[in-house]
Amino acid sequence: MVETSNLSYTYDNSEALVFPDISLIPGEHMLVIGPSGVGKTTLLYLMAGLLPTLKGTVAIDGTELNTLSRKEIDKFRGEHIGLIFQQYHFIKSLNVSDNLRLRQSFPKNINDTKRRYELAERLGLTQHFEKKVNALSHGQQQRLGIALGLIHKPKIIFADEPTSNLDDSNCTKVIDLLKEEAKICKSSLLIITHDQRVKSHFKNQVVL
Ligand SMILES: Nc1ncnc2c1ncn2[C@@H]1O[C@H](COP(=O)(O)OP(=O)(O)OP(=O)(O)O)[C@@H](O)[C@H]1O
Repeated sequence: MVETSNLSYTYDNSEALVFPDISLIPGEHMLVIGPSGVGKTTLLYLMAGLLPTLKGTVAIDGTELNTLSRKEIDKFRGEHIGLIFQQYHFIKSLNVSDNLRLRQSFPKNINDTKRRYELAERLGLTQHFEKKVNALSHGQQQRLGIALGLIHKPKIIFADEPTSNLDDSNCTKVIDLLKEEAKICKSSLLIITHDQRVKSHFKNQVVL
């Protein structure tokens, strides 16, 4: 369970970004929607422990992130949180399979070939397994980004603008895929977006 309370964040010389309290229960899907610049990515970074909580709290399964060391937060995130970013974080000189293998190896040294194949199959990446990331199309890179966020079966999935730059058909496909993977892994799913098309896919919404 992810719970935030009285959370706000101030970048240097800027006005404070103030967030409503979020409560994401296990297995639940939630959409956080709001215009560009309102602080969606900042909120996601705070919930994932990528930014320190300067004011307010973020608790995951009852543990407040600000009581953990950076190392403990990194380990927790590596094990239990799946992050799907707007910008991809690949090792471009490695192929698809090795990128997935590398992600599996942190923080627990897992080498689960079956999981890699099954996930790649569902994401339509099997035929590109041996290709270097540089040789993938934009859409294939996006699906690899999703695969990297899900390969370790995280109990919480955070996705930042997963449908930006997609046409309507691919937008629906990506949302369906995230929901399906969340169901398979029994994960909570929180998507942040300014994409109004995504609204109709989620009952549970928080507006920033
Ligand atoms: N590293 C930073 N240093 C200073 N200001 C920042 C930094 N990152 C973000 N901001 C500012 O904080 C505000 C919120 O940014 P954030 O990226 O969280 O918004 P967002 O809602 O995710 O925007 P978008 O939809 O355009 O991605 C913006 O005004 C942005 O300029």
